[in-house]
Amino acid sequence: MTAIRLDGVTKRYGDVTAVNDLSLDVKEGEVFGFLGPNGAGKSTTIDLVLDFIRPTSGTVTVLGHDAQAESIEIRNRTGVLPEGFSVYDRLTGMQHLEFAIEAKDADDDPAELLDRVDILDAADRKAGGYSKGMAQRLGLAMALVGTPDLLILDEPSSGLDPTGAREMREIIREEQERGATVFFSSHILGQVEAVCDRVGILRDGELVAEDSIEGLRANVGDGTTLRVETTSLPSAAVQQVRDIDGVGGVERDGETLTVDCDRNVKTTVITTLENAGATVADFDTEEASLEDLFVAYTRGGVTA
Ligand SMILES: Nc1ncnc2c1ncn2[C@@H]1O[C@H](COP(=O)(O)OP(=O)(O)OP(=O)(O)O)[C@@H](O)[C@H]1O
Repeated sequence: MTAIRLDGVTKRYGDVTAVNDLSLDVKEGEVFGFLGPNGAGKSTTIDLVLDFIRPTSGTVTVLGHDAQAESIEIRNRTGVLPEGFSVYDRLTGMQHLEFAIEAKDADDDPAELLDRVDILDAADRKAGGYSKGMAQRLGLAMALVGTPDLLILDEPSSGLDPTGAREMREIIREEQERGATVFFSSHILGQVEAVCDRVGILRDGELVAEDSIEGLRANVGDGTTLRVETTSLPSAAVQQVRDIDGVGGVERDGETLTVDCDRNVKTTVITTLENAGATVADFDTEEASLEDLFVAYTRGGVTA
């Protein structure tokens, strides 16, 4: 079954097209990362899924229900951590949880949820005095109320320190293990790589990729960056490396050469340098990082 399906969805604000003809399927039980630079349309998409706003055209189906006609059924089965979640300053953490449990007519133990996000110690403090990370943890605990089938988390690691971000990933995994679908947006690529089964990348309101991280890597190519340290580097050797088929950028910094190339020409680069009189002292290679992939997709160099 499909947890979230968008079919040809467009959302316009006057002459701004926030989301353009977006079709997307998030499968039940998967962790789906929704990536894109600022203004790409991630929050707009989430708001459409939750029926906070309505599409200009197209349809949105969530957990088998029409997002507009059956939004109550959807909300009862969905936990949401909105972007920039803000607390009620005068209520304690515990009161926030009690409120969320009552609103959802759920029977969770508030203390257990606060403990799960590691702020049980602060349960009786007014949330107005919480740090940004504590408030974010509280928001996550509220999203977990009622054991939702679908968790929608908009920039969940915002404000979290590295430990908080790791705990967030653990909770996402635990939720998936119990059968929930998790849809979350982020620009923090490491977060996405660590927990997602698949990712969708938005650019200017359009989906430019929908794949696993490995699939994205394969599509971008097998680019490698080779860093070669030499003790002598004749300019002619550098020129010969530039002429090799499969070599992209070549940058020289003193006696060090950085070469962007296909994986299968690494050895050719080294032997060419040596044959042209360079003395290679050391070299290492770097695979394309998720950061590189993100830039490749969002700057428009690649399409799915
Ligand atoms: N209520 C609105 N009125 C007018 N334009 C809007 C409105 N909401 C969003 N937009 C525009 O739609 C586009 C997409 O915005 P959106 O907030 O969905 O992006 P985002 O990917 O969530 O960005 P960020 O990562 O910065 O949160 C932007 O150009 C934004 O200015």
